[in-house]
Amino acid sequence: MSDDSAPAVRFSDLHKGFSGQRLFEGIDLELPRDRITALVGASGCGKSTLLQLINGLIRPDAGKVEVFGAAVDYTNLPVMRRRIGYAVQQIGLFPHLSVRDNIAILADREKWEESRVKARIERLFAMMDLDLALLTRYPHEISGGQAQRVGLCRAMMLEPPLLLLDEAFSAVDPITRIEVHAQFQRMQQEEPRSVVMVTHDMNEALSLSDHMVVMAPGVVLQAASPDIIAKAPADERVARLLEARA
Ligand SMILES: Nc1ncnc2c1ncn2[C@@H]1O[C@H](COP(=O)(O)OP(=O)(O)OP(=O)(O)O)[C@@H](O)[C@H]1O
Repeated sequence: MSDDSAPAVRFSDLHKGFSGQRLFEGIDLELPRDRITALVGASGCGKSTLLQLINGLIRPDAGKVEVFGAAVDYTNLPVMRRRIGYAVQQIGLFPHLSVRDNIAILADREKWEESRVKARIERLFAMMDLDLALLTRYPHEISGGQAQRVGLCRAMMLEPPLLLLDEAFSAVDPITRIEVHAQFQRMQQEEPRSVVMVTHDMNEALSLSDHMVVMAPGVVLQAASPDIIAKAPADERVARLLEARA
């Protein structure tokens, strides 16, 4: 699944609806490789649906989804998902597993040597400013900000070339959020990868991303760099989203 010149993700003539309600009717969209793309837009416009189409959690009604130039292979999702990290707002840490076991769950399944697991976790914890003493704790014994960072570490454990983040920074207070942003940016500098992040927060999108896709229900209003979006919104709906910034 690799074509070095292909975008990280390509949707071609994508159609998707739910229970008879149409959402996407023929979207064409490319998300760049090795960059942070932010998907923004009002609630219900289809941001999370696009992420789930990328990792094969849901299938298009028609059209194609390609990841690094290869069509999503629905017969072999576990193999594809090894190359796609996924972190969501609800964090989704398993309450009965320690922090270490939560982070290493995929590596353990892949039968990584313990020394390799340890080295990877140490590197991730250093990048995310997490104390290794947290490894033996359980999710209810750590703060919301720590849990969010642990969720990111879990998504990054296997060094996936593509990372999908669904409101992954939103369940914490504003100060913690700024810290997590900084750690995320450091991680992206040290281990550059293709990232697609969904956010409600226009400021977060403008400050963290290299490329933005601004959406209204079922449609892409504008896809461009944050600079261009801020300076030259494509229409008044994009301008309104910019004005609504806190
Ligand atoms: N599994 C599903 N079954 C039925 N309808 C769905 C399903 N998933 C999404 N939808 C509908 O599709 C539309 C897009 O939902 P989606 O979650 O992608 O939006 P979103 O932009 O991520 O919204 P939010 O910002 O509120 O998370 C909504 O109208 C939603 O109700």
